[in-house]
Amino acid sequence: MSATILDRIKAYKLDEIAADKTTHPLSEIEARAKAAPPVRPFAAALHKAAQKGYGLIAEIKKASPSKGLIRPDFDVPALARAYAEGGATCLSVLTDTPSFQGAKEYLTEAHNAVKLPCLRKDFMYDPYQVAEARALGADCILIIMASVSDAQAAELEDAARRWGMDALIEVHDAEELDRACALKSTLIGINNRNLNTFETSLETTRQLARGVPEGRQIVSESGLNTPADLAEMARFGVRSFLIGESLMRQADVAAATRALLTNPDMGAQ
Ligand SMILES: O=C(O)c1ccccc1NCC(=O)[C@H](O)[C@H](O)COP(=O)(O)O
Repeated sequence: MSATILDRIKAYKLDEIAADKTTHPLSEIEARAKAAPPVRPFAAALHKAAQKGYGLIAEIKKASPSKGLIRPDFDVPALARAYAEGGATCLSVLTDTPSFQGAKEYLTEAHNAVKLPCLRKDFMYDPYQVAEARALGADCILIIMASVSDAQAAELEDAARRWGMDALIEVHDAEELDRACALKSTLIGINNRNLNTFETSLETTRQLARGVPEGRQIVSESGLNTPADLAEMARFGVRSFLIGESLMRQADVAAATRALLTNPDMGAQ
């Protein structure tokens, strides 16, 4: 069977982590993490926003494996401010370079530009990366169930908790959702992107949302483009979203964010 995109990303990411540990030993990263600005409550902010209207994790995303270059004009602090001005609840910042043209510094730049809680959007395998996330200013990390074992997921989640951060647990199917529900984190991300074909379908959220137990907060991720998409997800009880490309392609990101959050049935959020 040919390697999936996640297999390929995991292979280079493990090499990167090994190299980073040599250049910047864990003791150095932990000292930087301890000196980082206080953690901003990520899950709580999303929960509060979703109770009043929609919770939006707006993603700072320059490029992707499926679409190539998305936004050539890429000024991270300006984008972070535009998202905040447009009403985003939290930010997601891609720090992976080979596949997304992201950078670790982008997370710090975004965090310093606004007061919103920030997610480190990367492929996490090692508690070293969790400490590094905190050192860079992250308030939440992503755990992709399709790419880690149950033991690795629990180890990453524990590390996030020890640093006071939240974790967004990402799933693509019912089996991953069952595994995610065995963890402690309340934030469950349902990714609408099929990682084999790269196609997005909101049907993934429609199908999986019904299997998410009470007390967990669903975040629908990927392929969300219009206020109608958000309203459709809300019909299934999903009121929080992770959105990148459709906003990153707009000239006026603040206005586009504001427009996206305007639900015709509910008035401006
Ligand atoms: O975006 C991709 O092409 C991609 C490919 C392989 C693994 C992950 C990928 N994206 C990560 C994400 O989860 C999205 O950046 C995020 O959900 C936002 O999606 P979108 O609004 O469709 O940009």
